[in-house]
Amino acid sequence: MSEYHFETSQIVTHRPPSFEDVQSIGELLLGKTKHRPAIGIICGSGLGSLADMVEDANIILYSEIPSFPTSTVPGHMGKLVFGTMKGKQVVLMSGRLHYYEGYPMWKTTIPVRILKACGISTLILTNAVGGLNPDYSVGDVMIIRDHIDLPGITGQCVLRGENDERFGPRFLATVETYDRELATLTKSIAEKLGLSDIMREGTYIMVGGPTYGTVAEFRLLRGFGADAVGKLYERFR
Ligand SMILES: O=P(O)(O)O[C@H]1O[C@H](CO)[C@@H](O)[C@H]1O
Ligand code: HPA
Repeated sequence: MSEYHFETSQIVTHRPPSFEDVQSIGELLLGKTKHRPAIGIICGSGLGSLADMVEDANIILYSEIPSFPTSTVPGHMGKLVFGTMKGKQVVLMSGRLHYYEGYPMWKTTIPVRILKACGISTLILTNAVGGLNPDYSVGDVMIIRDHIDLPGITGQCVLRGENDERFGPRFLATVETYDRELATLTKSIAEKLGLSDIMREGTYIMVGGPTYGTVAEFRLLRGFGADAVGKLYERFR
């Protein structure tokens, strides 16, 4: 395992980095590892130690990457891990960035653009959630079929602001945000592992936090049709 340290960056950090800046950060990262990941994994609370399963790992601390916010939440380590898992080239974010940490919304999701610039075409998001569906039990695992972007529909969409079409269209269609094939594959693997009983598939609703909800708020969110609630935002580039 090796660690890399970058020079202090001159890249402006009070507004989203430009397309050119994001590409150059991607190139900088790829220059520090021989791995060429096709899969990115963002580790939610409790899953940071997935990084220990990465073989032939190159670790780069968030604090050493231009424009990258640092993780401030306990248990979120704040490191990018390039390497292989079961023979696949991956890059893991061990440590998520949350809006409630005080970052502007774009800062919590900028790593996704940087991972894309590193070449990923599949992004696996994981996170800890609160169950809202009364049929769910503690310890169940839910595949996100769809989401309700509560901050987004109230005017705080992560894509608010200037748009560079090279990142994606101004008016992004979100009906197919989650890959059906990956969901099917996940369910079939769970079945083989004898885990079908705990596998769920439902609607995730994102809230600001850091507080957990009140009973009245949970009732409201359930009324919206959500099955689980949490605080992740990285679904859109
Ligand atoms: O989304 P992850 O990083 O898993 O974190 C989840 O766990 C933290 C504490 O509940 C909250 O931030 C919640 O969103
Ligand atoms: O946002 C949340 N709400 C309730 N429980 C949770 N567990 C993790 N995140 C959350």
